[in-house]
Amino acid sequence: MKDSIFVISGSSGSGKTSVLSMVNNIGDRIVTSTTRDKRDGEVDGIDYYFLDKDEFLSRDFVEYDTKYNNYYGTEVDEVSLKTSNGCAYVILTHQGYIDFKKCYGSRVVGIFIHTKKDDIVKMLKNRKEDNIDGRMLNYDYDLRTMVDYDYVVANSFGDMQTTIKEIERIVEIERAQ
Ligand SMILES: Nc1nc2c(ncn2[C@@H]2O[C@H](COP(=O)(O)OP(=O)(O)O)[C@@H](O)[C@H]2O)c(=O)[nH]1
Ligand SMILES: Nc1ncnc2c1ncn2[C@@H]1O[C@H](COP(=O)(O)OP(=O)(O)O)[C@@H](O)[C@H]1O
Repeated sequence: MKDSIFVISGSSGSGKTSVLSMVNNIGDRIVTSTTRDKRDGEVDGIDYYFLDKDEFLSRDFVEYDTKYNNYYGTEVDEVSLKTSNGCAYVILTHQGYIDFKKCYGSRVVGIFIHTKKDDIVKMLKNRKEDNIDGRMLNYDYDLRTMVDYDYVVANSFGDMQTTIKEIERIVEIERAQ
């Protein structure tokens, strides 16, 4: 059985965080670190490790990237810890996915969550996102990176259960290898 590292990518608001938190058997979440402000309801150490810029830059990362003028990175110790029990998953930008593939090779399984533009706007409104236009700026670029992933899963507004089941099926296939 392969101890996969599932890397999840997709546009802002496509549903990655909420969907993945409900997927069974995908393993522990590799919690990443960021310099962005905490949103209402987010918890340090669960959603992200929230760090200021100086603290962030002093840490040891497998990879890091910048988005929306903030840093996001996966710390070496966090990856070692969460992958030590078998499968794990992490939500990354496309660049982070490419870097993970360089580091961990065939253990990495890339899943792109695809959500239509109209649905993303509804989802971002749901999240009470105050900068919807800003979050949509990378949508077309993100879509062009979709071909690099092993799997593409649609997440339609109002049908999260289908998305969850589809990802659980992928996990089952990958775990069987
Ligand atoms: N490369 C990389 N990307 C990350 C990391 N942590 C989060 N991201 C990505 O950063 C982007 C922005 O995340 P966030 O601020 O939570 O905004 P959201 O996507 O709008 O919910 C998302 O595309 C995440 O996939 C990381 O450690 N490394
Ligand atoms: N299929 C869906 N139908 C309706 N709302 C959804 C669906 N998937 C996610 N959401 C909601 O959309 C919002 C954005 O999802 P989120 O997980 O924060 O996206 P991301 O992590 O990709 O930025 C959240 O309020 C979430 O509960």
